[in-house]
Amino acid sequence: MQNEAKVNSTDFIQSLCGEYRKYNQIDPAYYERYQVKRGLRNADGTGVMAGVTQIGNVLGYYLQDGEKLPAPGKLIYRGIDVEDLVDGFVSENRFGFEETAYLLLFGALPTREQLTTFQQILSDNHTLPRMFTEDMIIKAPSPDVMNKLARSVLALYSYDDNPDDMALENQLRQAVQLVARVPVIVAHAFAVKRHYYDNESLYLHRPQPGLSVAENFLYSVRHDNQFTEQEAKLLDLCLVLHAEHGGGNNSAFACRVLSSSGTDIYSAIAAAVGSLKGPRHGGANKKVMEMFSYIKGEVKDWTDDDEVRACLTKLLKKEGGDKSGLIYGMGHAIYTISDPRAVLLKKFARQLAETKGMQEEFRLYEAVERLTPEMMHTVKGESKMVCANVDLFSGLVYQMMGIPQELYTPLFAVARIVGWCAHRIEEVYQPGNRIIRPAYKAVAPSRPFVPLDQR
Ligand SMILES: CC(=O)SCCNC(=O)CCNC(=O)[C@H](O)C(C)(C)COP(=O)(O)OP(=O)(O)OC[C@H]1O[C@@H](n2cnc3c(N)ncnc32)[C@H](O)[C@@H]1OP(=O)(O)O
Ligand SMILES: O=C([O-])CC(=O)C(=O)O
Repeated sequence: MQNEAKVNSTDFIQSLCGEYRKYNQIDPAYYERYQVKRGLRNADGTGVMAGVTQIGNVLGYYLQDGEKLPAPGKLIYRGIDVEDLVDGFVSENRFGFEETAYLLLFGALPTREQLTTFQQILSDNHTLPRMFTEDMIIKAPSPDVMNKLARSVLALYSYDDNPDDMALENQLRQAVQLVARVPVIVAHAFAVKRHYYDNESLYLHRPQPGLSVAENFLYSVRHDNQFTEQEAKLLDLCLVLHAEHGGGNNSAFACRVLSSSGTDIYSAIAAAVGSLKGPRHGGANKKVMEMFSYIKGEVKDWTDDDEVRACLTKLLKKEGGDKSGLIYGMGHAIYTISDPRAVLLKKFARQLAETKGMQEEFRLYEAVERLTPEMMHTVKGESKMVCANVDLFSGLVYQMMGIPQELYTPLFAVARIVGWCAHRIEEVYQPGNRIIRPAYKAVAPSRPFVPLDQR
């Protein structure tokens, strides 16, 4: 018979936390004893080799005589240096995201004709399934756009007539549809979030045929549909820089792990969205903004390095900010001297800061970038080289473009959907693919089962 007396679930859960802690301590010494590659990283910080890919390459160091030596960062898409890709379309004053998506998904740069057809196909696929926005977004709003995006991607399964077909044609059809639809879902999820959680009016703009992904995004999220060509070109560049980052980044790997089980594309991409939301991954761009509002409150004179140092010390000692001990926008698993995306975004942030009269704010960002390595060494004794990552300056650029903060991480997803889809298809189609299944050393001592009335 169940006890009928009313149980206070908060107190009960509280007591279960004690129970949990008692039985769930893992001695850190085990990691060394069993040679566990924590975070799937080797002792020198290099990643454990988990696959082979033709999609993207991330270079941040080189190995000489078995030693890891720092190098300026390089990002390569399908063998092409991203800096060259950007120079190519910027010098011709074209939008680059659609071309980049084609390159990453199919493997080669499109001809003019192929690019036009691909742009048309993306445009034809913008439309969400009938009643999707009403049923999936408006009726079940979320305070978080990434959460709504993950749920919406998963829900697209039920609107697909052929969701589980693994034929390449079907996978590519689904991938192209996702690339076209994710920006629309984000724009609608944002509008609905603002309506239900921030008491704003609800407006849902339809994407316009003939506009680029970047133009359509600005058109959709702005109540008056207005944007300048300069804004759209800058957003386009941000999308290109965020589109892909190798197979080992947390969200691409999550996508590959799920894909290796043979599950459908919607499940794999929803997992990737969930991973990107994390503050140590794509969610860092939002965290950077929160961190800077804390820094601005703490540091009275933004030009005083000692004041900035004192504030960074508090952050690192978990005494300030979100108390995580992290300086968001700094550090990277691969890059050592520089993240090429941060270098480019910083250049644009500087230019925008000059036109918007935000030079002081820009200089504060630069101070954090310059002083973090020193403070990580002083406070944590950390000897690893840390540089600014893509998330340090992206938020500042978006802020100066008037893009609301709750869209920063979703914009990352609007771009990275391309890389995820490319990795999903590569995982499914690689010859002799195997389910990803690493090992965990079990360390719990064995115990006999004790009958209920003897415990
Ligand atoms: C799109 C992207 O995902 S870019 C990354 C976005 N994330 C952030 O900006 C969050 C802040 N940065 C970080 O958390 C890390 O640098 C990561 C997650 C990006 C990389 O993590 P790792 O490769 O595991 O870091 P790494 O091996 O260099 O860590 C060494 C030590 O330095 C610490 N460290 C690294 N970066 C930072 C940082 N920015 N602030 C504080 N401490 C840091 C780590 O916590 C670790 O400390 P520990 O040994 O006490 O646990
Ligand atoms: O590569 C990583 O670990 C994280 C990153 O910068 C990205 O995914 O863009």
